[in-house]
Amino acid sequence: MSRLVVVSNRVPLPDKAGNPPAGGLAVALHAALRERGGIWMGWSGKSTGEDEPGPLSIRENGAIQYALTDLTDRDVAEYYNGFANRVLWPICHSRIDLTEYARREMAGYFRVNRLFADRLVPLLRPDDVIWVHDYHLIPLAEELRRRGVRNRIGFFLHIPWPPADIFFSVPVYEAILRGLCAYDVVGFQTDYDVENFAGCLRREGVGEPLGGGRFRAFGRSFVAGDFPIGMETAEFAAIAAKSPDDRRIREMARSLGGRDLLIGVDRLDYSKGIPQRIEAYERFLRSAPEYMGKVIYLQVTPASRSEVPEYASMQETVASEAGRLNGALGTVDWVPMRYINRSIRRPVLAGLYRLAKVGLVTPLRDGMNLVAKEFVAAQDPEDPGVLVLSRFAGAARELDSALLINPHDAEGTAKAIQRALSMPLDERRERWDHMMKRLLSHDVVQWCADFMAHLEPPTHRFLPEPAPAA
Ligand SMILES: O=P(O)(O)OC[C@H]1O[C@H](O[C@H]2O[C@H](CO)[C@@H](O)[C@H](O)[C@H]2O)[C@H](O)[C@@H](O)[C@@H]1O
Ligand SMILES: O=c1ccn([C@@H]2O[C@H](COP(=O)(O)OP(=O)(O)O)[C@@H](O)[C@H]2O)c(=O)[nH]1
Repeated sequence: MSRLVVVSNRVPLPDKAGNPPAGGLAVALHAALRERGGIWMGWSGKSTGEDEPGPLSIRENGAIQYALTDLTDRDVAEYYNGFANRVLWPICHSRIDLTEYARREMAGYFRVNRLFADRLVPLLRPDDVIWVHDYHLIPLAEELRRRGVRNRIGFFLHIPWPPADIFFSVPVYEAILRGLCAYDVVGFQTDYDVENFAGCLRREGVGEPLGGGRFRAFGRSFVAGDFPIGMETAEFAAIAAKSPDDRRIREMARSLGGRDLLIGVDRLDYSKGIPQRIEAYERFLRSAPEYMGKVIYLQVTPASRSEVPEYASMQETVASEAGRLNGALGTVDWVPMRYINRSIRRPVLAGLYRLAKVGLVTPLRDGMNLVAKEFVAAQDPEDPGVLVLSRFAGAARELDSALLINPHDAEGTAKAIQRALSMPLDERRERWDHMMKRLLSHDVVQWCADFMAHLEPPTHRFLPEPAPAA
């Protein structure tokens, strides 16, 4: 079996005992790396504070090597905060209005991709299979090809791919599109993303589908398809099932004083639709005043990308909206909303999801949204809560038994909240069963195996397992 080389902006390092950090993606990729041996390369998350990036630091953990590089302040500003998070992120989430394009930042993005390519080439073996993750590193395959790398290279985009008219508003869209077409397998979260990508090739007149998921563009052929990412469903459900014994969860339950809990969990990001959600919740309370004092909405929102101005201003918007709501509708013994601006560990989140009657996942646009899946996986099968889910989250393509809403329609979302809180047990169970079956059969291990089956060189793919020695 060939080695696997994973490249991503962030690298989830294992703890001192060698265990991967919590989170489906990290666990699944570590399992694949452990089985085949390989390398996980990426940015260390630090900057050197000097004009030169740091040397590649290699750390060994069994069969896995972690290859990390510190970037310069300028790299972080131009590549990560700049082009990746102020151009590609808003464009892919259909927010042209929030895009801040600057040539200097675009140059920094391509420069860091060249740096990654320069540093990866000496580590590669001829039959390694390379799997690159996410929008930070789209040009990497093309840079590797320029350096003579002939290995199979796959790419998975964790965020949405936008419609052609939106994508074409990026001044260097052609270089980005050509960069994607230099991979052998390009994975998207949903069929809608694949359609949008195919639409870009067609509209630009640079490529065409060949059938069976194959495309020809810029003089080469490759596979593009949807590979919706899963979670570690069974493990997460088991943690949630034990959570009623957890002191923190018992205290939280006590603090609710018999009120029904609604929960939202999102990085502080404009794509997550948090202000629109608060507005819908307020509409719900005003239109169904019998629920005043009977429900509590907990919003868990760790800060994210705080050096990007649009994120800093989101912080103020959400805090002031939460304060306004509590000021307007709260009473001396009840606040309608609890707002936490820090990260909570996933085992505790599992317990909070299970405690909640309603999960509010209402992004304006989201590649997948694993919180939606985690909320479902954490429920008590005998008395499951209800997921209110934006139709614009990738997760809605699979979780179609959730109450699907349009986050731009505050009134519709308010009605869905009321429906969720009053849904009979039979209907809750039926909806939950349907979603849970899907999450169990399409978990993150399966996702990883599906992608690898497409990426593996054909000779490896169809070779039978060697017979065990007699
Ligand atoms: O690394 P950060 O800049 O702090 O951002 C965190 C991650 O955000 C994005 O997550 C996406 O991937 C999820 C898993 O596939 C998906 O469910 C979600 O819809 C996406 O937004 C980003 O794509 C990651 O690279 C970041 O690490
Ligand atoms: O306080 C928090 C908030 C979120 N998460 C985790 O962060 C991930 C968020 O992934 P998602 O796909 O929902 O959105 P992203 O932040 O990647 O855009 C999920 O696994 C959450 O359980 C966490 O561990 N603690």
